[in-house]
Amino acid sequence: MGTRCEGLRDSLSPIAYYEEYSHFRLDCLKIDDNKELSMSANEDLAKERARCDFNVSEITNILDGGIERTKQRKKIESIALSNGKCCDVTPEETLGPKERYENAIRKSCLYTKIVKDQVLTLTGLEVLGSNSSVLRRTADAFFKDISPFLLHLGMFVPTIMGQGTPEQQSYWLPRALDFQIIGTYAQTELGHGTFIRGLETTATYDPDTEEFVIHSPRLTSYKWWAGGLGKTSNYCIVVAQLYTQGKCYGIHPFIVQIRDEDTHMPLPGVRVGEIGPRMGFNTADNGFLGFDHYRIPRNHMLMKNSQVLKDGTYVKVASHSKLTYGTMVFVRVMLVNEVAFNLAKAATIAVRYSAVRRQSEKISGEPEPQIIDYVTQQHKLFVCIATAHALQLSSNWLWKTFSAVLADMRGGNTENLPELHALSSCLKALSTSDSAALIEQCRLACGGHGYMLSSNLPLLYSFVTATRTYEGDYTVLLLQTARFLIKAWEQAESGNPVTPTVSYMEEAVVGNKYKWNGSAEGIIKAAYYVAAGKISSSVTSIRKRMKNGKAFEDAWELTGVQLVAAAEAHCRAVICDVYRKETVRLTANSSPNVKTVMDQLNMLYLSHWALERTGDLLRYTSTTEDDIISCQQRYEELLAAIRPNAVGLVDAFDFPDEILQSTLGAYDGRVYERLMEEALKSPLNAEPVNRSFHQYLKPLMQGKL
Ligand SMILES: CCCCCCCCCCCCCCCCCCCCCCC/C=C/C(=O)SCCNC(=O)CCNC(=O)[C@H](O)C(C)(C)COP(=O)(O)OP(=O)(O)OC[C@H]1O[C@@H](n2cnc3c(N)ncnc32)[C@H](O)[C@@H]1OP(=O)(O)O
Ligand SMILES: Cc1cc2nc3c(=O)[nH]c(=O)nc-3n(C[C@H](O)[C@H](O)[C@H](O)COP(=O)(O)OP(=O)(O)OC[C@H]3O[C@@H](n4cnc5c(N)ncnc54)[C@H](O)[C@@H]3O)c2cc1C
Repeated sequence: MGTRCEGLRDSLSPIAYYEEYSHFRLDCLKIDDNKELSMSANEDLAKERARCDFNVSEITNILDGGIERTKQRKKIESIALSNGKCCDVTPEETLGPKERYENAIRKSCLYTKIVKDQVLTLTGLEVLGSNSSVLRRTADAFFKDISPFLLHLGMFVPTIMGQGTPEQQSYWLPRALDFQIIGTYAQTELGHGTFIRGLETTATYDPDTEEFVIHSPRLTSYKWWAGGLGKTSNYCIVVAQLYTQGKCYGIHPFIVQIRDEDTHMPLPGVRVGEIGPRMGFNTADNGFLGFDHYRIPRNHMLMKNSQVLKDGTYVKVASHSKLTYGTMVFVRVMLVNEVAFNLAKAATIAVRYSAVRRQSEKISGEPEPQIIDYVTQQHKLFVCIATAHALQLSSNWLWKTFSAVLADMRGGNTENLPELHALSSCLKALSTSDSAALIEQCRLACGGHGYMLSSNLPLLYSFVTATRTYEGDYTVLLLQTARFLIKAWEQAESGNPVTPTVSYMEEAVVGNKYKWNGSAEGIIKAAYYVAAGKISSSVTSIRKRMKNGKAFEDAWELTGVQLVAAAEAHCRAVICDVYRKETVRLTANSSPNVKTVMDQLNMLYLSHWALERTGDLLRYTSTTEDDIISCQQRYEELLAAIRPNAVGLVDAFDFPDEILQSTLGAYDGRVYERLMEEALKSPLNAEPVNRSFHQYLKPLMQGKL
């Protein structure tokens, strides 16, 4: 048997090897008929479901945005899941980098074909609009890591839609949506990611040939990071400094062909490749890209916001200078939904596992309790469920705000863009940061088994922690929000009207201290007062520093720590507020028990953050120690109240096992059986003795090395 396993790798291609080998791995270990690998579902989970006192599908419908949307989602999921094999026979994480990428492309094409042939015929193009989150969610049944097509749909297509003229859209969009071309978004360079005005790639207009010459003048100007750039894309959006008639007009987006449409070879003047192994995104072929005086037609500049005429004249069309940054704003809005979804997955895995896992003794001699019965475990987990709700509802609200501002801008009104930029920046920063921290908390809550890749928690973490950096780093985006807040504070101080999300400043500038009351509305008001207090302190620091002779820029820079904290506090208050209002609105017609459990989760979230920020409450409001003690007591009562419904609450996220892809989180709770099944898929188990024994271990042990 060992000989059969050992010889196989040499005789087959890597993919064929893995596909073949996965069929007889149990045979190799002679445990294919192991009676212990039972098929029955876990009894503890069944009991948890029996004790849940609310209608699970009611909450599913609320989170989906209505019963019709749940039906639509389930229809799309069932089409995708019943077509072909979505999951790998061999776990993708056990493949080498090349095989992993090739496998990701195979699955991306399979999924794309299913969507094109069957889902689009059912839903029309709507699936690419309001249903794109369903498409994104269903994709996880195919990919544990990232599809190399993510940037095509997530940024290439949206940039054409947002930055192209109607003519450009009608030329490029049909080709892109039909996957005749595949593109990505190459903005970041080796030398600059955050400071995009400092990008070094140039696009110099040549009126003689009516072309732009794209050039990478030095190593630091090489594009770096774009997903799907290394091997997959044949086109990309390149963001470059535009030069015409001897003058630089700043950064602009261009559509650039980088590979031959037939042979896929890089075109002359293009240097493209993959950037090497990363902490996550390992199937996304993130790439580098350099140009040597590479020419593209004039009309490949995306010209909705500004144009270069045939003779080289630069014409500014847009009424706001930052509209070129539009794709980033769009993706920041999408990311809030993205991380809410990933946090919900992690919470589902950790809560189900905690109901199955038994450990230690609460009382000597008694049976080991389910770990979910430890209050410390509830403290780790229930805030994850609540945060997933808070972010999901905030993301829906942000999407509505985004759509309204977009509609205004179509009519030429950019008045609300600064507020949208401030909101999308801080919500992106906080949602990604909170989700990454809480997914890691879920992993820790699963002990050793959480460290297994087969739990899916490490992959979820590696993906979500990247969202805190890309599309605008956490600190940098909070500083953008802080700019808006400081200006708003100054407006409120001078008695001028301010925009809705900062209207709390009008009351706070007067200098009153808010008296704590433990109601939901009271906690939210206190959170706004904390934000106002921090903004006020930042303003005072900046003014003091300027009075002492510092220039505004230096005073701002020296106050950076306070400014980030102020923007964080503002955003936390907004999330608390939106989460509360949306919960009340969405459960207005719900059954009483659904109302109760949604309210409990909401109160848990509010109390959690009040307790996390006691120092701020004591400093910026009239909260007393007794108030904090009663808040702590209320928090602990909420943990106990939510406990019987915890499994029901994660079931309400309604993830099919194929999407969850976790040994610890499957619906039937067969945790130990799945862990063993996955262990047996390890390539190291394909042979009873590894060849390194003969090559190294044996000689070492026998003193013959
Ligand atoms: C057919 C089906 C097939 C299926 C196949 C399978 C596929 C499966 C998947 C299905 C998918 C479905 C799609 C779902 C997609 C969901 C998620 C998408 C995920 C995408 C992955 C993305 C990966 C990563 C990409 C990137 O990272 S791209 C690079 C991003 N880079 C950044 O974000 C850089 C950050 N830096 C900046 O934004 C700016 O430089 C800065 C804002 C920090 C500073 O800019 P600048 O220096 O110019 O400005 P100032 O600081 O001086 O400010 C001047 C004033 O301008 C205002 N300002 C700044 N920015 C904006 C803005 N954006 N809008 C408005 N105003 C802005 C400032 O506020 C200042 O104003 P003031 O002067 O009044 O104060
Ligand atoms: C997985 C992944 C995928 C990506 N995909 C793409 C893609 O498809 N296309 C693309 O174009 N890019 C992509 N990126 C790049 C990404 O957008 C940048 O990495 C991100 O914007 C951060 O920029 P940076 O790397 O230059 O960080 P830096 O700006 O160098 O940040 C380093 C540190 O400096 C701090 N810092 C920087 N500026 C300031 C400031 N003004 N004030 C205070 N602190 C500051 C930051 O807070 C951070 O702590 C991707 C990145 C990752 C990790």
